[in-house]
Amino acid sequence: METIRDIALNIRIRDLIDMGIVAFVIYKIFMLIRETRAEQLLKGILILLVVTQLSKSLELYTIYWTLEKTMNYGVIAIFIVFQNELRKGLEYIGRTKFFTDSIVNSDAEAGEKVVEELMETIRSLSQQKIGGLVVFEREIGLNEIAETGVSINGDITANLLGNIFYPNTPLHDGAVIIKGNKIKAAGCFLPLSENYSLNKTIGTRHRAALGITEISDCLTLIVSEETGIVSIAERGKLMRAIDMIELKGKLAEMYSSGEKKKGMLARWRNRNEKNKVK
Ligand SMILES: Nc1ncnc2c1ncn2[C@@H]1O[C@H](COP(=O)(O)OP(=O)(O)OP(=O)(O)O)[C@@H](O)[C@H]1O
Repeated sequence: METIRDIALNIRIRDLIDMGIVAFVIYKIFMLIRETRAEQLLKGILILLVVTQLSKSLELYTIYWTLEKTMNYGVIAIFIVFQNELRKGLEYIGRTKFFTDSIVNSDAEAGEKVVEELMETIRSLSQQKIGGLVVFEREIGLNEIAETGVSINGDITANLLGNIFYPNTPLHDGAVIIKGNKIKAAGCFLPLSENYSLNKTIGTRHRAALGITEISDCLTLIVSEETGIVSIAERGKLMRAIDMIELKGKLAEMYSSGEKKKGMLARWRNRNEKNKVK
């Protein structure tokens, strides 16, 4: 009792901030792993920790020794088994707005033009039943994926995209990667989805479109060669048969969010640049 009172009396503002930060980080980690395999793992670890401490207090040394050793080697196993989740977690931290620039560095007018060109492309591919796969890079870089194709670095125009996807031309197979107002690369190979519960009728173009959204924060547009149907994949979910109004809304939202999505670092950099001009 004395000790608790001592601690309470000696507590400083710095200690409160310290505890607040730890509580916030734990809360964030919990929110991040909620409803994932890692949530079960965390529960398992907590139970093991409690049982280990109990066995120590009750002087059950064989159980204590076994659990302690298991915990030591278990840490290594966690890194191996949960490498995907750990990677996603670290990427999530890296995506915090402090560090990242906007996904679309466009002014409103340029953004509108891009949306028009994209709408014309998708409409035309869909009407002619030409297969198309377009990935919009956001905050997680897709350079490794872009390197599997051919670098383009061209403006987004319906003509250029139409040429790329035109059947039997060298770049028509694979995906186009778009970053901001530029076509970054074409003919790129995407990882296929790891979602085994997908309907068997879903082909490889759609699986590839989904796959890339499972490992990054990109948005993918798919035009089916077979049916002309347009679909969107985002965060590992496939939305099929999107109508043109819905699609335009989605693209407009993405291309108008440049200013809003700018990170603190980018805003600070912009302000400095403006001050320099003055
Ligand atoms: N891993 C991949 N990365 C990028 N593009 C891919 C990948 N796998 C397949 N594709 C593209 O998908 C095409 C094959 O599409 P497929 O017919 O198998 O799929 P689908 O989902 O049924 O599409 P569609 O409805 O257009 O027929 C390939 O020619 C290629 O252009």
